[in-house]
Amino acid sequence: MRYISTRGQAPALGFEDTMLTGLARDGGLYVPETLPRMTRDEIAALAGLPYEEVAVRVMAPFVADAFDETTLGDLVSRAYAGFGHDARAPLVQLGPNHHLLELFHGPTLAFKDFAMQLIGQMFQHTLARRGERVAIVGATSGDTGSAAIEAFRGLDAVDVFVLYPHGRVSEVQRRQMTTPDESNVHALAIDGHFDDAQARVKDMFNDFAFRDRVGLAGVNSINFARVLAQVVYYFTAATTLGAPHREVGFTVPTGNFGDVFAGHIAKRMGLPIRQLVVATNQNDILHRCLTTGDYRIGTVEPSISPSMDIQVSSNFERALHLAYGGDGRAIAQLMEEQGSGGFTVSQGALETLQHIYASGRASEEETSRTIADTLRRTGELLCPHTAVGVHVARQHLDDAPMVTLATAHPAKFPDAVEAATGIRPSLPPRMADLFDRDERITRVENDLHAIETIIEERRA
Ligand SMILES: Cc1ncc(COP(=O)(O)O)c(C=O)c1O
Ligand SMILES: N[C@@H](CCOP(=O)(O)O)C(=O)O
Repeated sequence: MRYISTRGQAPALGFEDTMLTGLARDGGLYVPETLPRMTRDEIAALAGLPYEEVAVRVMAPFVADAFDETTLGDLVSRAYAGFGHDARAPLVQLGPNHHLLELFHGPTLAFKDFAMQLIGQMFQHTLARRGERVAIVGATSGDTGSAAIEAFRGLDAVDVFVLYPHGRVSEVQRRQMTTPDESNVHALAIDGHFDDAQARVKDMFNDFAFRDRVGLAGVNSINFARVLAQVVYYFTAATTLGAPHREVGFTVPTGNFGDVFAGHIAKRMGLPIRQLVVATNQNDILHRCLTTGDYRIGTVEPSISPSMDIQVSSNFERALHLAYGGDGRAIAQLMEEQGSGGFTVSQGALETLQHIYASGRASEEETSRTIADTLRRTGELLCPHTAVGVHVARQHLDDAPMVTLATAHPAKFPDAVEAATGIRPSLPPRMADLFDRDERITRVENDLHAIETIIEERRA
């Protein structure tokens, strides 16, 4: 399969180079040139299979030029062996026709582990074969960074640099990034918010001399491999609930749009998804855009669901690319306008987007209230991001089963959960000493040159 840039000006690549390249050289994001379709029978055959087997069947056509099915199967098995639940992504019933998809049983307790553990294996396998070394950079509002560090710590062929916004991640998230003591791991706290960190990562990719000198690679959802691994749990959840014989809806707590875009791909592959609901917190730029067509960047308001405190939502570019019928020139133009504060989606593209995505927002108070009343009604303790999803999902319930993605474990955000319920969730036993471990924090200015200098020095 070939992958093309959303902006149409970079060379098309196979999967392996797409995975190692990260951002396309024209600033766009790689997307598959065509999407494989699964037949109803193929989808029906997934019901009841182990998660790993579904992963191989769903992903194989996307990665065929890089991994044969046996190799893919080995990598997938290794990736998920350390998960704390046999089903990997279990479903829990929340109410009539409403289910939670628990995506927090991986090593860092957030959905990022599904993709990161797998691409850790894929990078290791590929770099060893090619005899190459890379410097991975990632921007994080807390969860991508910890998942990346966990997946790549101690690997010979990789240095991993994670930029997180100083003071804007939870203490658990910060400690997950700053306590690993492997010398190839570097947590960099920058002044500003997540959008600043993500902008600096993109700046580094656009500095071609630096990029080539250090062998830059990216593990944010700019990397299509991240999105691909997340497509799998839409299939396991939907087939468990009766797909393809019945339609299923999904509500996705959303920030950078990678997770919900994975659902879009699943739908395009033939999974009967009735609704794909984008749930935002008070940083509701995506909800406003999907409602009005206007994407206007404002200030990031810190919230109790900090991993979704985003204004510049990277993967929305991929959704726009599909909505504009693959017109790279139009996307390049929109992204240029985004750089100066925002853009307006054309009427035709907006209608296409609205055909695929519904949306909603949860205020801070609604988020807290949802944590409290879900506990009272069902006994489930939600993380604040999941609570945003549950609040929005409740407004979209119909006669098809609705699945809300539970994107993180409540113990990653104990302050918000305790404030809402009076209960302080505890970390699993294997992480019980997280608060006793020494931290290594490097403060860096929000300045491209300063960040690049640290990366060059540390790599050396
Ligand atoms: C816990 C949690 N929920 C939801 C999101 C939003 O996911 P996405 O950025 O894929 O939209 C994130 C961050 O990515 C997260 O860490
Ligand atoms: N919420 C994310 C932000 C980065 O998203 P990504 O999916 O593009 O890596 C985080 O926790 O870091």
